[in-house]
Amino acid sequence: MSAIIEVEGVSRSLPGTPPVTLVADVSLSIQPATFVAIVGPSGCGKSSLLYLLGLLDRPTKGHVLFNGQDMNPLRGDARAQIRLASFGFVFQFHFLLPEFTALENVMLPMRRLGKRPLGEIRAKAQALLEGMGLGEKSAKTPDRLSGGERQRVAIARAIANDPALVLGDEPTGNLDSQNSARVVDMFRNLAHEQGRAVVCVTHDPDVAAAADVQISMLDGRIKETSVRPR
Ligand SMILES: Nc1ncnc2c1ncn2[C@@H]1O[C@H](COP(=O)(O)OP(=O)(O)OP(=O)(O)O)[C@@H](O)[C@H]1O
Repeated sequence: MSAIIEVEGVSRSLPGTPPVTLVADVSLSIQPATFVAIVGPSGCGKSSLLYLLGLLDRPTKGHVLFNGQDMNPLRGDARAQIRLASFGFVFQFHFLLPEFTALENVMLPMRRLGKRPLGEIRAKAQALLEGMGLGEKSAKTPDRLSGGERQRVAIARAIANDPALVLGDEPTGNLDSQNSARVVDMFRNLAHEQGRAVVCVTHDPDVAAAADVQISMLDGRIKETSVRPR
């Protein structure tokens, strides 16, 4: 299988005296149908690496390849289009639009992509919410949902455009253990049943233990990669 995302000798530093190094000479490749956890102590560069993988930031050195294509030459709009069409993001805080219903929040990325008629978009959003056990809650605004429900809406929104890659930054950081376990199951399902690559930055040992590949970082570098046999 060919990689969805590869990084080759990637570094990210911030200018200054001395410069601040967030990520140092990282190379890795992310395969489809695989759940990857990025772990390590606070400040070791996990989120910075995730932002590079998700084309939310650019490396100061090295290359990020999406489906084998070097992303370095791409400008903002082209990068945004790849993110919208092929990546889904789930953060610690759900970032749902408060004035929109759950259904409208899930419809949003599909409307932005503009590839389907509105009726189809609405039906797909409803089906995604039903898949998350939220079929009855689609007309509710985020303030009328629980924390776990909001995060499930955020996951439905993240996969609305059928992304090849789902990126999570502490997606269970705000959830109790029951809701965390549910999110972990969903992430495993996105990888193993739906064939997506899932990359998740986490401090949560249960999330890390559920992953197929654990990447441990220290001081901006990969310290160890362990692969769990399936
Ligand atoms: N814009 C910035 N300016 C200065 N320093 C920054 C900036 N962004 C990140 N850093 C520093 O870079 C390092 C890596 O940050 P990063 O958020 O990637 O770490 P992390 O492993 O995800 O941490 P945590 O687990 O606490 O979220 C940290 O020391 C952080 O303080």
